[in-house]
Formats: sequence, structure tokens, C-alpha cells
Amino acid sequence: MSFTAELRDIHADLFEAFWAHPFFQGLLDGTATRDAVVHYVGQDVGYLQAFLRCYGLGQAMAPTPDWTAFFMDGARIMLEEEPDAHRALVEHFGVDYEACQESRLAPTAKAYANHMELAGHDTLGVLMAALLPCQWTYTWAALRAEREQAPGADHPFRAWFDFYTSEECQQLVVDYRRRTDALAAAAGTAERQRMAEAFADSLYYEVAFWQMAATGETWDRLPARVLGTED
Ligand SMILES: Cc1ncc(C[n+]2csc(CCO)c2C)c(N)n1
Repeated sequence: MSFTAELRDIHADLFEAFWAHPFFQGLLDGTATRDAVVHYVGQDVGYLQAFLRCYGLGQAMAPTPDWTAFFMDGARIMLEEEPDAHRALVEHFGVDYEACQESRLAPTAKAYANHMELAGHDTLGVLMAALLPCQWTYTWAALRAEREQAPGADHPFRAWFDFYTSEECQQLVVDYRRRTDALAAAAGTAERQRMAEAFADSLYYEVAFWQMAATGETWDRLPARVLGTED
């Protein structure tokens, strides 16, 4: 079994938790609240900028022109296409995408961004393993939603589904996995271990990011799960 197929198996529970999280289910059935969605997108703008910096760190480690092109193309897609998917989420609530960016990353978003950027100062393999869950979870969950719930053409978040289920995004997952598998195969035991851990941490943070949105987590407002007021 390939390195990434094995990680997918080991962490099937986290993929499931990502899918089943009430915030994501709320995006699917259209019941997500305005506050949660605006907080999510407001935080995600900063997260995406950290992701773009990681593509820069990847560029700095690119061993071949093919790798340079991979990171350049990834950054281009993020700059040109990803914002549209997110614009649809907030515009449904009459909120301007450009206006909703929050000035400070909340604890969970900041921890995730820091984790990815630190991986970008390790090896190319560790960086790729840290970045992979981002593309994989979103495209996997959006395809599953299309398959199981068939959100209609009039779904308020149609552009979100269209982007993450696009051929381009599906191909990115294939490419990410192929590259990560090749790096894992060439890595020694210690590096492969750090790759596995970087992947697991990012996957965990993907679920935690939904939770941050749902609880309105910020530095000033502790989430209910910390305050012990969650029922
Ligand atoms: C918290 C969070 N996780 C994942 C994504 C999705 N995403 C972010 S960058 C990117 C492109 C990778 O090449 C993708 C698919 C998001 N928007 N926010």
C-alpha cells in the first residue's frame, strides 16, 4: 500500500470527523449560521495567505523545474480561483468577501498556519505531507456531498462545490499524493515518521478549523469546549 493510502486508512476517523462536523454539515444543508460562516471565511483568508507562503517555501526547496512548476501552478490556482469559492459562502449572507478578513488569526487557525510553515523549514517531504490534507479533505468531502446529497444547481454554496469537485482540484489531489508517495519512498525512517506526523497534525487541524468556526473561537472568546459550557 502506498504511504498516503496507508495514512488515509490509519486516519479514517479524522476524515469521518471532518465530514460529520456540524459546521460542515451545516454548509451542506444550508443551515450554517451567518456568524459561523463569516468567522470561517474571515479566518480562512489569513490561512490561505500562510498556505501561499508555504508554496514559496516549497519553491525554495524545489529540486527540479517540474517541482517549481507544481508550486507556481498551485499558487496561481489559489490566487485566481479559490477566493471565488469562498466569496459564495459570505455573499449568501450579504457580506463582502474583501471586508470580512479578520486582522488576527484565531488560536486554531494560527496553530495550523504555524504548523505548515514550520514544515516548510523541514524537508520537501515533510512540507508536502503537511499540505496534503488541505486539498484532500476538501475535494474528498465535496465529491462525497455530490454523490450522497446531490446539492442542486440552486444550492446557496454552489460555487464552493463546483470548485472543490472540479477536475483541476481532483487532479491536484492525485498529483499531491503521487509526489508525497515518491518522497516518502526515498526518505529514511526518521523523515518518513515526521511526514506521517505532519500529515496527521494537519488532518486534525482541518477538523479543528470547523470547530473554531462553529464556536466563534478567537483569542478573546474561549470556545465552549474550553469553558466547559458545551452541552
Ligand atoms: C482551513 C482550510 N483548509 C483547506 C482549505 C482548502 N484549500 C486551501 S489552499 C488549497 C489549495 C491547495 O493547493 C485548498 C484546496 C481551505 N480553504 N481552508
